[in-house]
Amino acid sequence: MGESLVQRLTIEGATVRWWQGGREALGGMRRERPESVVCDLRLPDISGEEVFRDIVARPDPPPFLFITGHGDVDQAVRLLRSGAGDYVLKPFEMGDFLKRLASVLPPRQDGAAGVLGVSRPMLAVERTLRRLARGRTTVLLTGETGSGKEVAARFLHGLGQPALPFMAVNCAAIPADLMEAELFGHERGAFTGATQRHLGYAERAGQGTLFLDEIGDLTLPLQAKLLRLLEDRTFHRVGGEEALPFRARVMAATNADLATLVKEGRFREDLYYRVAVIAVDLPPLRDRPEDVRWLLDRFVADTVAATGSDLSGVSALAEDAALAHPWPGNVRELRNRVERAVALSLGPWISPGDLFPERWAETAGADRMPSLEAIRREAEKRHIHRALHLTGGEILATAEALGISRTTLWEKMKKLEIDGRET
Ligand SMILES: Nc1ncnc2c1ncn2[C@@H]1O[C@H](COP(=O)(O)OP(=O)(O)OP(=O)(O)O)[C@@H](O)[C@H]1O
Repeated sequence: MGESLVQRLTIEGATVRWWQGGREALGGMRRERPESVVCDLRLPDISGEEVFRDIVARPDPPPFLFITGHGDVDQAVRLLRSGAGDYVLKPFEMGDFLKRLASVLPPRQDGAAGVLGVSRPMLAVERTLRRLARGRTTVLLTGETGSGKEVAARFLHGLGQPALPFMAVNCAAIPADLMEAELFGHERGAFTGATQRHLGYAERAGQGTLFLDEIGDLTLPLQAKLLRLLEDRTFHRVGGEEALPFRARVMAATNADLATLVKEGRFREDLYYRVAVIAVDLPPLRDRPEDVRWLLDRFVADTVAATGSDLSGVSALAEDAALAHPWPGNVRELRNRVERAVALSLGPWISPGDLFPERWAETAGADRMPSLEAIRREAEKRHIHRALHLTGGEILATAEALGISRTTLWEKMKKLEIDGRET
């Protein structure tokens, strides 16, 4: 039985260690920390109960699924009361065994959260931002255009007190001569046309966040004023006498290399060290394929919901094309492409040509109408991928969700070249 269980669990995607005696298992579990233990009550040396009692005395013990014969049910029930996960009675149905095993497993940690993305680098960014949420330190967000610097800043702001203002200033979009008045405000009569007092971003940010986007584009005189704001935590409205307190947290973003700008004399070194105390880098989208898939699904779902479109989703071919694309415009480009694709797609599945019409146009001369079979295959592949993703790759749960048997699912996965571990 051990052999067939090992075989089956391996097919299900588990990493299995098989120890054939109780003592061997106890020794093995000193070195390895399994997520769960499948254990017969009767072992060649010590009993399954002894193994269990030894393991539960250790910190953070894994749940046990006991395998038991008719004669040992009372013992198994007693063990359940002592905290074992469950038991199955021999002889058992493999499906029942897998279900019980799945029910004793602790909830997966790796699929947890993921607000900004699900890839390893984005989960790391998210963890850093969660740590930074506790303080008020100035944070610099770096990364290519469209990689999500402002989204990350808003996320960080939201982790603190989201009801407080978040004031975003695009330093590249406001003309240099207006910038000071925009940032710090002005008094009535400060200059021609200043017919009344105007509160600047720094003042309107209150105790919330002042987000300075494209900070590398600030002129040198304004950089000096910003440095004073950060050091003295006070500012003056243009034309004003009074030093006003500045209480907001500053977050800045740039897609330029500030260190190079410092070397070239275009960015003040002292300001650089003030702003870049903590820098968080948003990796380009092409370096995080898991996020391409995830964002694709999210954006399609959002756009479909917002437009009332009856699209079913993204075809496997379109997904492949998206994974191969270098995404120079990063997440912004992905979002725009999805919105356009949803609007233009003849459906029910978004095709590569919907996402990348410029490439489709290049090859439009050829007869590239996909066959019905290819479309059906794609739809199946995509749907199975999605189901596997939702169940964390659990075959049994996926088959149930799709209304097919596990065998059919395996066959289809093999035929469609789906690797369950990639989901
Ligand atoms: N993690 C994310 N989840 C959902 N949408 C995102 C994410 N990151 C970026 N976006 C979307 O991509 C677009 C660009 O994001 P954002 O403005 O944050 O990028 P940026 O790095 O600040 O760009 P720029 O350098 O051009 O200012 C926005 O429409 C945003 O909605």
